[in-house]
Amino acid sequence: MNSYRSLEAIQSDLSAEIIDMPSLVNHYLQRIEETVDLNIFLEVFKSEILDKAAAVQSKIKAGNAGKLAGMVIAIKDNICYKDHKISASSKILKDFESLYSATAINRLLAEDALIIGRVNCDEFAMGGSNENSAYGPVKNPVNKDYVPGGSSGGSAAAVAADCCLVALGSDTGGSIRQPASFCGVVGIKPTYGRISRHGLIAFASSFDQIGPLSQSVSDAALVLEIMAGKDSMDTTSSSQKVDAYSDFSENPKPLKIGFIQECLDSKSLDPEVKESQLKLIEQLRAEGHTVDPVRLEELDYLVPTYYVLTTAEASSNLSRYDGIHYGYRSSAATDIESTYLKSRTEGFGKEVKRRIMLGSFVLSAGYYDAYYGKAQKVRRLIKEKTESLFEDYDLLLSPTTPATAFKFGANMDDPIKMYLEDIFTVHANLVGTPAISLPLFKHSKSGLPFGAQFMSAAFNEKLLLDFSHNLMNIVALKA
Ligand SMILES: NC(=O)C[C@H](N)C(=O)O
Repeated sequence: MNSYRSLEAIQSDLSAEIIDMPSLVNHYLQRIEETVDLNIFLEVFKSEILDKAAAVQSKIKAGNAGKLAGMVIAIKDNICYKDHKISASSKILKDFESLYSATAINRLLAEDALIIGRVNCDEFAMGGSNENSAYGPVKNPVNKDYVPGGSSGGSAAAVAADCCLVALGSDTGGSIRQPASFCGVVGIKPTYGRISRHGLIAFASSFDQIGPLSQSVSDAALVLEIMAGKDSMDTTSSSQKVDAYSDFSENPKPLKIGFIQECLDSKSLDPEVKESQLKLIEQLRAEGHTVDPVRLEELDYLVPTYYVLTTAEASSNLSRYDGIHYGYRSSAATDIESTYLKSRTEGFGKEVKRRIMLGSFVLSAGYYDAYYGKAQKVRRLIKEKTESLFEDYDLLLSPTTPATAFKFGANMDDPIKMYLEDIFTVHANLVGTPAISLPLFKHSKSGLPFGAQFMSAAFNEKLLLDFSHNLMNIVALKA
């Protein structure tokens, strides 16, 4: 079977009876077997998905199948799926089973999506290379010597390696967009509050969002549309109306796009990434858009602000893993204190411990105002600045990442270097706006893919997706 790049193509072949659901699912199961060396899947729900495929096939025959019939999805190992294991790629949650499903999952299942398995990620979504998983790193399907990005590296790799049509990831500071860029797929982080976080293992609750990674913008739009909307289980979910994202406008109007000058001037920017941005700017102008440079003098403050606030939130969120309520308990524990101490020491990996310590420090008495309080104020300033840019511009453009995927081990001894990988992506999480990474480029030397990032004002996913869909169509036509 050929690989499919969109649900539309699958549904058309299903209705023409060129393929059926079991053969489609078997295609993905075979791809998973062929790519085991990439270490993408922590678990494959093989017999379950084959049973469900047969049930969806009957529904298709009866003409009452849901909108996502034919969509095979992989889920990041931090999104709950009732009665299935979930570990956040951590030893501390080894063999823990979800007691309920995330709202996002329930909404996809209600439209007949099939879940094929759970995929590897950085432990508790902390990392940018997948090297922080307790179950070993994922390899980049484009070139196995390179990381797939993180923390949703398994999700990006699963889509890129054709092990599923769409994968769910979560994005706290770039965890969907950076791996999407590194593996050459589409990845969108929605507006904060657009999708319920109920059933997503919390890392930094005022930043985290679930989102899709896919081959096509149309599938990302459809999945987003179905997952989005108010949920009584998450008070931070928004009741704003959900637009028909997948209903793309035929003639998108010319837009005002600002490219962030500081991103192009950034010291860490690969020259070819810069050159591709400049070419893209010219191309967008040629298509009738107005593209101007805009200033974001705060750029250098984004990563420090992000790491103060997210580690503070993480240190609080992760205090629930105590060896008593959840998962792993040290066998060497003798009393309550040693249960906490030994279970957490043995159960958490190095990066998670680093963040818990950093977060506890910035929240501690005497330092709270100097770090946490100050970072909150900086977050407000960045938000106000960004909102003022969106008064004049429809979209903001930057590279998704300063460079392409790096080799395993390249940043492991230098956490600051690793954190700076997020320099362009944390912006959207700090201010809550949606941002998408589009797989537009390939590096001439390494052949590795890299993306361009577009950001819109909060709750303007419709405009962002319309524009992205159109841009990808133009690029495909030119290719
Ligand atoms: N979780 C994320 O969105 C990725 C980011 N690299 C982090 O480690 O925090």
